[in-house]
Amino acid sequence: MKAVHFGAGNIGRGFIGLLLSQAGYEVTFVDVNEAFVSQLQQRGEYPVTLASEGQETVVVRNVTALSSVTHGDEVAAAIADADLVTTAVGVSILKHIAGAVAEGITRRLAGSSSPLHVIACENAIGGSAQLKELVYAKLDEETRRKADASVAFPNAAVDRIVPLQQHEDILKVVVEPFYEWVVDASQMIPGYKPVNGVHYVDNLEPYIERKLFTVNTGHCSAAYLGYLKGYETIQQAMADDALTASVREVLEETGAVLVNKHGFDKAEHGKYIDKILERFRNPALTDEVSRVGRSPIRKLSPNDRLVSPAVQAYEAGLAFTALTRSMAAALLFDVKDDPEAVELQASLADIGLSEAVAKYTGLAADHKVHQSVLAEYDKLKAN
Ligand SMILES: NC(=O)c1ccc[n+]([C@@H]2O[C@H](COP(=O)([O-])OP(=O)(O)OC[C@H]3O[C@@H](n4cnc5c(N)ncnc54)[C@H](O)[C@@H]3O)[C@@H](O)[C@H]2O)c1
Ligand SMILES: O=P(O)(O)OC[C@@H](O)[C@@H](O)[C@H](O)[C@H](O)CO
Repeated sequence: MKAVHFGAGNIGRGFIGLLLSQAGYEVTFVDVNEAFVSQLQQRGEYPVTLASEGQETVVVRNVTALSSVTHGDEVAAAIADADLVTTAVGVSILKHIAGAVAEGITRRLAGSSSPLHVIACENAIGGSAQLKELVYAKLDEETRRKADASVAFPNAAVDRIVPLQQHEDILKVVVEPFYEWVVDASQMIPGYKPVNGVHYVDNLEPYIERKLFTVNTGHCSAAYLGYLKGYETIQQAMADDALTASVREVLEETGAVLVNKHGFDKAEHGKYIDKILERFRNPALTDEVSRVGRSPIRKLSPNDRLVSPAVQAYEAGLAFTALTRSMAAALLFDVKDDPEAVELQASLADIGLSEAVAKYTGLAADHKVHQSVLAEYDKLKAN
């Protein structure tokens, strides 16, 4: 079985590549990072170490790589011959890989109608659907028609904390022991062969919302509030009891939305929250606030981890002030080497707070959530 995986970065090597290789796939990574590509080609393996007491290391074998810059033809050929295509490049990068995926699909459909699944493993709702739209925009009508019959783009939720890596061996990855990869079974091609370690569900929405609105909402809240208190890592931030209490408050708000909407058991969901806060505190990980808070414009966008649960809470008559405090803290995330943070700060200076909130969150000035963001912003600034 063959898989082509776009993005040989932290989650690509530390989770998707590892799991696919262990499930029996030959994995071809595709990346723009020439150092990753050449090392993977030369060695055909890399180590993954678990951030736990035992520090167990697994060697991921049966892997190689291609450059998305210089190996376009080989990438298309690999997709033409693959059973599975996955991505972990960042949701805003999907538009840059859509052409390569479209080229591979076109070449494949010229000679084969065997099923192909394309799964975006990004932190976003409907990541694979977004990729499908970008890919389909590059296919001609005849190829689109054929693709409808044998190429599927099931949405997915992926969960494993993989911080930035700084090791002598550039391929080495240290990951937390926990992992979860959930795929929408209703979007798979009938008769598909499940990948070992992947959890297939008929309705993905409760899973992706639970993951994004708990793990990622809590995580970015710790990052943005931690940044304001001068902490450099999530572990430092989570050692601050007052900050942890604020993060918990956010997760109680999203928890109320999730329990109300999806009918989760309240006590079970409380345990899920506890477990996630414990994962953030993992002393064997060093996870930088700048990584977890990265791309604040994406994180403040209407369908992402802050605005979506806040709006859903407001519409259900539930509390949302802790969420708007995190949104206000995101607006104060002034990290100079994060292009989105720089753009956000420039916009705030240029058009002012209320217009910037409207522009990035999609919430008009008379929306209660918008007004709450402004109030929380003033409070944070006054502190
Ligand atoms: N790190 C985590 O804890 C984690 C967990 C779950 C999901 N995710 C999601 O996975 C995605 C990747 O995150 P990450 O932390 O691994 O980031 P990363 O920066 O470590 O990895 C992204 C990789 O994509 C590569 N890339 C960029 N442009 C490319 C292109 N045009 N073609 C091919 N490769 C390209 C980069 O060189 C890099 O190696 C994001 O959507 C993130 O939200 C991350
Ligand atoms: O990858 P982002 O930028 O969407 O979010 C940063 C972190 O919250 C994220 O990478 C988590 O570590 C991950 O989603 C855990 O599963």
